[in-house]
Amino acid sequence: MEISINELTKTFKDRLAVDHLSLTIRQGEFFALLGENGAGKTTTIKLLSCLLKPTSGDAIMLGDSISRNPQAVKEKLNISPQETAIARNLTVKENLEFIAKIYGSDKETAEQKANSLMEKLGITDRAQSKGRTLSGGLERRVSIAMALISEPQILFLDEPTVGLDVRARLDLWEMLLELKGHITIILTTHYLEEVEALADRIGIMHKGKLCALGTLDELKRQTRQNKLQDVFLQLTAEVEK
Ligand SMILES: Nc1ncnc2c1ncn2[C@@H]1O[C@H](COP(=O)(O)OP(=O)(O)OP(=O)(O)O)[C@@H](O)[C@H]1O
Repeated sequence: MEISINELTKTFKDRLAVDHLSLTIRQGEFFALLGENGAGKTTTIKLLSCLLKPTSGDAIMLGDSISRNPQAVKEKLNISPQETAIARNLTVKENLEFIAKIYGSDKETAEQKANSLMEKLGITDRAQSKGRTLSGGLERRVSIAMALISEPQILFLDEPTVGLDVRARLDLWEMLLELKGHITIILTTHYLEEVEALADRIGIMHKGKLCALGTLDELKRQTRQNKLQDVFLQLTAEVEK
């Protein structure tokens, strides 16, 4: 079972945001989607998570089509968006319990789920902290914990470390490395070090199209560059020609 994207296309009026994107992502893979501003990364994530309908094409998400069976797809995935949605007046634990109850857990199960996720993600010591008191880094970790409550098989992370300081970013990477291999993770980011630290494979988008795909080593060999930054600049410049 995998994610199989086939000629996925989205236009907004006359703007082609995602242009016949075809790509396969293995179950359990940590996949990074790179691209300049406006390349089509967020639109791709919205299409794959059924927040937007494709103009044409399809994606089969672990067996279910985003256009024919979006409800089944939605049950398999969750998103940690750029804007976190933590209730400011609830504690970390209450936030997690609240989400668990929305997904149908009773009080006791919700508490168990909150405790086990806090443990797993290393935030147990902040269980009683109110949402409004959290630092940016902790806010992101709690946001990811909230996305994991529904036990998704696929997790989308849209620029998870924007605005975080060096230590908070490293802490978050450590947490994501713990998750790596257990669920499929699709990450968008502008931080190339993040990709080097986390991703199994990289897809680079440019003007809605996939212009490169491979492991970091493959892309380095292909471009004869040593640094991901140079790989990225070369590949996105080549398609301009
Ligand atoms: N709702 C919308 N209506 C019209 N155009 C849109 C809409 N959403 C995105 N676009 C356009 O589609 C293109 C792709 O945008 P998208 O947000 O997917 O890019 P991105 O790669 O995520 O960029 P960034 O790195 O800046 O977040 C852009 O040209 C954008 O202006």
